[in-house]
Amino acid sequence: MTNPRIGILALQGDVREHHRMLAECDATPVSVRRPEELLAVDALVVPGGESTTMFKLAAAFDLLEPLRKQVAAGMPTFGTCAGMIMLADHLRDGVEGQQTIGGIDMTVRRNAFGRQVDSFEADVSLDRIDARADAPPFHAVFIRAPWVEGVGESAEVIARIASGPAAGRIVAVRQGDLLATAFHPEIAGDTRIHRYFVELVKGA
Ligand SMILES: NC(=O)CC[C@H](N)C(=O)O
Repeated sequence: MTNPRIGILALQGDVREHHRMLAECDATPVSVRRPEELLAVDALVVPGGESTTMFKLAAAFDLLEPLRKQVAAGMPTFGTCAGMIMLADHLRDGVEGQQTIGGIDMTVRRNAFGRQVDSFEADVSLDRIDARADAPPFHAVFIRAPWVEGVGESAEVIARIASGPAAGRIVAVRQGDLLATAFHPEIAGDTRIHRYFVELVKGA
């Protein structure tokens, strides 16, 4: 598959940044707001933003069930930050009634890093994504980010925080063709994780 059509869930959040990244990675980005648009793409990105709002809008736009169906049917999907929350099977510290799309057998805690460190940057090692011996770490941007408290057997931990008080926290997970990061690779200017996803889509 050359230039796969990758939808970006465009209800809310940093849609434009994902458009730019995917275009740089030889994919064709398309905004998805309606069920018909969802059925016309090869894969999906769920952007960063605010998962509570994204959930409400997805429900209001009649997208929640179609999203669940497509993800369950194996559509490659990549969620960043709020998008990671949306892909979690189990959510902690969601607001009353908040639901997710689900798909990845992981427990995600919303706003986990706490108020003192609303936003921060940290290097994470990407051994599973960039196996070159001299691969530089990925400079990750976290904005009111979640972390992953645990993953089930079928999910694979891709990255953890390397140092500091949150050292060891899981911040990237893959399960089959589903990928999620607690940080925002779409605003870091480093295309490695988007490229990895595009390759995964091509192989799916
Ligand atoms: N930068 C982000 O995507 C923040 C996620 C946000 N805290 C949420 O709950 O959805």
